[in-house]
Amino acid sequence: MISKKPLQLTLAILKPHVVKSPFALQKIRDIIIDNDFKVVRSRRTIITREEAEFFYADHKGKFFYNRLVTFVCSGPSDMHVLAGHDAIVKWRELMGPTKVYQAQYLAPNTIRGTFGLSDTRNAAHGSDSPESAEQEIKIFFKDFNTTKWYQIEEPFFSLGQVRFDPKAFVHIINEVDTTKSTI
Ligand SMILES: Nc1ccn([C@@H]2O[C@H](COP(=O)(O)OP(=O)(O)OP(=O)(O)O)[C@@H](O)[C@H]2O)c(=O)n1
Ligand SMILES: Nc1ncnc2c1ncn2[C@@H]1O[C@H](COP(=O)(O)OP(=O)(O)O)[C@@H](O)[C@H]1O
Ligand SMILES: [Mg+2]
Repeated sequence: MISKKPLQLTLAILKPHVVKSPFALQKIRDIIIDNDFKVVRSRRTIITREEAEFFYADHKGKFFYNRLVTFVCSGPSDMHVLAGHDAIVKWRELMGPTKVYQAQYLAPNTIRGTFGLSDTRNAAHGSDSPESAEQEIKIFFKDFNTTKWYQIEEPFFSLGQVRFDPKAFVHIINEVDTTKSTI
């Protein structure tokens, strides 16, 4: 039976130390594809201090805030809007616990268990709720309109009418080719 539940969106960020490491980056990309996520948008960018402070505003005042903001601005990060069934929880499960020793001890095969270097440099980010996913996507994909995506693109993704472009690391909608019409 085809599920009518719409796909959920989440923001995944691969943090700078991962983007610097081709092996880690490829392994994490493999995990994304092998777990049936659709990659709706991808973008590599150096996060600005302003963006980082806004993105991590909830952590302002914590002892790790300054190192966190400094670290995420230290080099390019890969941003991905991922779609999937229960994408938010699923991506967070694949990442594993926030703290790297917990990840290494309790969930060694997760992304953070494998590629985390410290509690700050823990390899990846994932939105923690549908509300934060929408807000976070807006910060890094300014022209992405979630409502429009659900209206126009989601049905294609939901029906699997997309193809994967490995170079751009993004799924593209299969447009109907009217030139091949037999009518
Ligand atoms: N006042 C502090 C300082 C540290 N820690 C914990 O100890 C960990 C290790 O701290 P630290 O050695 O400073 O981390 P680094 O190895 O320097 O790595 P990073 O700066 O990337 O977190 C922190 O991440 C944090 O979980 C803590 O709970 N309270
Ligand atoms: N105790 C800590 N020490 C150092 N950095 C931390 C600590 N807790 C969180 N961080 C950093 O701040 C980011 C945001 O924290 P949080 O939202 O609590 O975790 P998560 O990324 O799992 O949602 C973490 O991914 C990590 O990079
Ligand atoms: Mg968080």
